[in-house]
Amino acid sequence: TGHHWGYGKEDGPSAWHRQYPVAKGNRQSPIDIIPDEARRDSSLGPIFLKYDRCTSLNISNNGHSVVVEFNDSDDRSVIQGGPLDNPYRLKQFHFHWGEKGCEGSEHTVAGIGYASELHLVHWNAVKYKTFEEAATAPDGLAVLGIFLELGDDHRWLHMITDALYMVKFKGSSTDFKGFNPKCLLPSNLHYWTYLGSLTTPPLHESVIWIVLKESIVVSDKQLGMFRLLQFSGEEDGQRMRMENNFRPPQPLKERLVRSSN
Ligand SMILES: NS(=O)(=O)c1ccc(NC(=O)CN2C(=O)C=CC2=O)cc1
Ligand SMILES: [Zn+2]
Repeated sequence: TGHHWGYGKEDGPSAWHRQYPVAKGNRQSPIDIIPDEARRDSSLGPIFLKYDRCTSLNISNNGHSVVVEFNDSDDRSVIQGGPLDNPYRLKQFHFHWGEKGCEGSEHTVAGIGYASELHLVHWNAVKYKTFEEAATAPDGLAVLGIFLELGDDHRWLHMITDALYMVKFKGSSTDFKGFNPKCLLPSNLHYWTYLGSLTTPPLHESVIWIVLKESIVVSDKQLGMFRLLQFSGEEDGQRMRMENNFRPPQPLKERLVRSSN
């Protein structure tokens, strides 16, 4: 109901603060990560990802991105270690991308953007009963961010791009069983971590961000498939190609970015 948010001129990131005042808060995401200013922290151990292929459920177009959702009724697929005190359960993953190769990611590294960014969204099921409750708690969510840069075809991304024609329009969804997101990880899990927020409304300041230093490589052809998606529903008049669904970097304020060893 009412005027919804988007990525256009009138309803985009610069307008979100009107309906979501936390947009101007003290721990907003994404940020520009400056490696030389990140603090190497020896107390930061490695992260561990245990993803079970049987937990993927469906792939859908929510009008903002393409989302793969997971069964989060137990701890089969979790992230743990690193800055996290508990295991966090995988809930969904989705992407952000641009219309050309040099921009599309949400986080930037020393001012440099990537073509796209993958977000694997996890929630603290030890402390909170539901994802929705965790999504409003300061330590409720852990999002793993992975940069995508342009190069050769990614050998497994086709499993996602092959399904995109079935979720072209906002509100469409289809089965997506047996997918293990482990195949989308880079070889090295070194990371930066900081306290931030959801990068789309409601912009809750509930995310422990873990951004991997190593990117994965996908081809322009594969990324181009994401641009076949539409922001709009099938019945909507104007065609609205889904691209540039990224929020620009937000003020770091009093935060510290830490670096794994
Ligand atoms: N881009 S991001 O920071 O990873 C980001 C991550 C997540 C959400 N929102 C949600 O997960 C909303 N949501 C619920 O509350 C229940 C299911 C669901 O999708 C928004 C942004
Ligand atoms: Zn995201």
